[in-house]
Amino acid sequence: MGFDYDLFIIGAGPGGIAAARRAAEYGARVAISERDRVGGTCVVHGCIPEKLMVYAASFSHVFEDADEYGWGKVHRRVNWDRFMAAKDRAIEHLSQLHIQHLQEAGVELIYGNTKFLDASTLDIEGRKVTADKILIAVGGEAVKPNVPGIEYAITSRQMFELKQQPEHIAIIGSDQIAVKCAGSMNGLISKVTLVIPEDRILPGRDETLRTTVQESMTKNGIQIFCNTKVKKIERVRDSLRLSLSGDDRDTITVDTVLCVMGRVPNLSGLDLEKAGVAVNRGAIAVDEYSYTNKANIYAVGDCTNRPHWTPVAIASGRAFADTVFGKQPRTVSFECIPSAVSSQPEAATVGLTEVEAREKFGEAVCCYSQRFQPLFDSIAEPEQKTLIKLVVERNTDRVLGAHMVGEYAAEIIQCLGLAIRTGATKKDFDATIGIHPSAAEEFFTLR
Ligand SMILES: Cc1cc2nc3c(=O)[nH]c(=O)nc-3n(C[C@H](O)[C@H](O)[C@H](O)COP(=O)(O)OP(=O)(O)OC[C@H]3O[C@@H](n4cnc5c(N)ncnc54)[C@H](O)[C@@H]3O)c2cc1C
Ligand SMILES: NC(=O)c1ccc[n+]([C@@H]2O[C@H](COP(=O)([O-])OP(=O)(O)OC[C@H]3O[C@@H](n4cnc5c(N)ncnc54)[C@H](O)[C@@H]3O)[C@@H](O)[C@H]2O)c1
Repeated sequence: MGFDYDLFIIGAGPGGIAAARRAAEYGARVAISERDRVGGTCVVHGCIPEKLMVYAASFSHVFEDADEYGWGKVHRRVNWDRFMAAKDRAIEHLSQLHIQHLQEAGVELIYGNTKFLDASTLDIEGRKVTADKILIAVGGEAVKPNVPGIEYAITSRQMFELKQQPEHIAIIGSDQIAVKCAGSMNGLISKVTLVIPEDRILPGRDETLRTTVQESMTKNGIQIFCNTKVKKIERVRDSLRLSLSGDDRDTITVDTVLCVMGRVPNLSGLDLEKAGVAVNRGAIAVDEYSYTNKANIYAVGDCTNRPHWTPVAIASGRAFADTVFGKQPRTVSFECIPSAVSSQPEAATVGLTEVEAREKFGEAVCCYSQRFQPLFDSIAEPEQKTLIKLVVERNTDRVLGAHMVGEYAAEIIQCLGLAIRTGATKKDFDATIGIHPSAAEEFFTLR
């Protein structure tokens, strides 16, 4: 049977685009469909708008310190409309670049919601296409809890499209998106209340890192209600009233509620059952080569149960194309993935936390850490401490994890990720000459 395409990809996010371009390089006839905008969650609704908002917010911290550095006082209020318009232009530019790259690779782009008719046939809003192989790269979407009035709450997607800057925003959630948005809105001078069910933010991260970030957030003026859940949200004239159960208050009144309590794969409406594709705990079940249970159907990115990060989706998309079209079967290692939270200050981590290391290696684990005032604060008002921490296995001297809170943490930890993945020992760290003056040099002098 002749197929319309060798490969059809559903979803033009990082995973789908990476796979499309790589498969086309091998000479495959490739098409990709998208129901929203090219670039996916990462470019349009996630990483990029979120980071641009972090950048916008970072100015207020610099402005605060500018006076001490001799610049005099600086106007401290952002023009929300101008920032949002600039952010939209940047996103449009990136989306267009992806479209251009797809065109240059010879990939056909088809707009429209796509669903399965059978294992080789798809329907794109009434257009029927067939493909020898199909890659599902549909990503995920935010979930909201079943709480009365939750329809008044926005998700991160709407957060980056708000027409007006919130005066007072309540953020429900304790993980990275919640912490980043809290830091950004605080930097942009909105009042921020974070409502978390745990005793501290960033569950699952290194304990010292969690405490250091939370202390800084509180110092920056973010109100954090720990061990607290939202029971109900009501509209009261122009405001939203949240009824809470927990340690601090019974109610708070705000103008915006942001709900960031996790994401689930975008599988509804795909009609996966018509193709016979198996789902495991809400995600498409794949093996290490991204094969589903159906021989001609594959999946990568946030619609699988792999770590939900853009570089993971991209690496999986490329490995899939190399395996299936390049005849070079290969898998992707998800061990030791560095990650960052653009809080103020930034936090980043790679490898095992102290708790994880102790679970694995028990008494053989030793930690080296230091909290210090960054040099920048020797002139500016001392505000936030920098934290650096190494988790080491005593018997082999191997560094198992590195954690940092402080300026450029993401850039520094990214590079330490390479050292840790390739088996660097504490002695290797000690033998490395640092760059002075910098925060990173402290990783090489820990005692
Ligand atoms: C607020 C936020 C911040 C984030 N920040 C970071 C970060 O800093 N660093 C990081 O690494 N990761 C970050 N992520 C995660 C990152 O965005 C995802 O891991 C990444 O986008 C996954 O890529 P993907 O290709 O699997 O899916 P997506 O990027 O979600 O793309 C899937 C695409 O498929 C389309 N689609 C879905 N269903 C259909 C259908 N039926 N028909 C046609 N098209 C369809 C969607 O419209 C979408 O464009 C963030 C996520 C969020 C929500
Ligand atoms: N923003 C980023 O930097 C970034 C980067 C990469 C990947 N991602 C991905 O985006 C996805 C979603 O992240 P996320 O931050 O939305 O959630 P998450 O899935 O990481 O965590 C959900 C959080 O919601 C909290 N929560 C659950 N019930 C709650 C309640 N009743 N009240 C308050 N909080 C409650 C949980 O404690 C948990 O911390 C993750 O898979 C993440 O890996 C985000």
